[in-house]
Amino acid sequence: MDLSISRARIDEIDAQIIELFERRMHIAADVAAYKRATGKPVLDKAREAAKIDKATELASDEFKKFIPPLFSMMMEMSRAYQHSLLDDGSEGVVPAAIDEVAELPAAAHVAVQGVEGAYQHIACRELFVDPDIVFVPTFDAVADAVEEGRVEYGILPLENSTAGTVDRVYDLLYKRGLYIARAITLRINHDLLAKPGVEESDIVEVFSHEQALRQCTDFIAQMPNEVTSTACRNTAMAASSVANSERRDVAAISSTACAELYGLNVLQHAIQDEADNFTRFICVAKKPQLVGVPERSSLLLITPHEAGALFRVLSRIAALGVNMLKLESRPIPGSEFEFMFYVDIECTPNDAAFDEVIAQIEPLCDSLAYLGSYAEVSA
Ligand SMILES: C=C(O[C@@H]1C=C(C(=O)O)C=C[C@H]1O)C(=O)O
Repeated sequence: MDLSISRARIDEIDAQIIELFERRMHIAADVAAYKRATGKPVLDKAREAAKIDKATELASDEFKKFIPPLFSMMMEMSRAYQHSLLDDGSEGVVPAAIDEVAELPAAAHVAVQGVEGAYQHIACRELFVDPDIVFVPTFDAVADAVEEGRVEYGILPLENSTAGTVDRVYDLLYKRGLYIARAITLRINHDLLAKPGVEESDIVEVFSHEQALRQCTDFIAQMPNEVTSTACRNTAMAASSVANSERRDVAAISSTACAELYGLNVLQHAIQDEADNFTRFICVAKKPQLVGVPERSSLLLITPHEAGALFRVLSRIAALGVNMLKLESRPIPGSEFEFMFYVDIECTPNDAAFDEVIAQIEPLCDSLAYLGSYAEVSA
């Protein structure tokens, strides 16, 4: 058998397939015009199901199983084409004009959850040269301050390399319609802090933020006494409550900076279970903003609750040659077993493919939200 002869035959057949595919697409354009005139939606599920049945029937037994995926994909392309002709897809998903600024303002008003010394505070200092910081008690309060315009930016932790996503923050982005302007990744070392003179063998209770407690699970399990873990709003508050406590059997899991700030001793450095521990913080704003050279965009999407729905979205992103940096599913608040997806793509409104990605995936989603395009920096 001669490979080049087989390939030449395949090339010939492909040319015919392309010709037929284009003819099919031209007719789909006529169908789109008809749909516009009659107010009918592009998708006709019954027609597609009947089409797949009929096409499968036409195929010989050996190849029947390949027909449904082939025709699903072809009809998806036909719908994407119809949507692009009708221009009814992505309007409003991404604001038409997004402000562009060279860098974050040096002296912005910024809301930071927690107290001085918290990791969010460190992230804030890395992002802004001379910020006017308002400390607030909760993630929700950060969102409130940004939403109400009391501050221009808010700092929130988004995910940790060991403990995963900070669920509440994703929920807030979605509910409050905030946009990410920048992300920063910090290496996080957790230290075990106690009052001067207190030894590790004295400790029966440790205070920290729940994420930090999770990141130090193995360490806590091997401490001399059986230790109770108590969650606090943040690691800096844990340090301050240990410093202010009369008890000499408590410790905090917090930063070296907080040991200095609250007059505590470092009993052990870097006690987190994974030596390389990073947390990604985001800087959010009320309006989308392109700061410097943005590298990635975050999207939130809800797909129809049916087989292959997410696959179809991802296949569109892949087909446009766009790299996906993150995919995470979250339950939709208030629904049972229905999920929304956070997708980060390496593509921004400055790239040619961006509008096409949005236009092509929008019709495949029940809901699509744009969470901003931004650069990721590390400290
Ligand atoms: C072309 C049409 O639009 C869509 C695409 C189809 C196709 O490509 O075969 C079938 C049904 C519709 O979802 C149509 O309605 O016929």
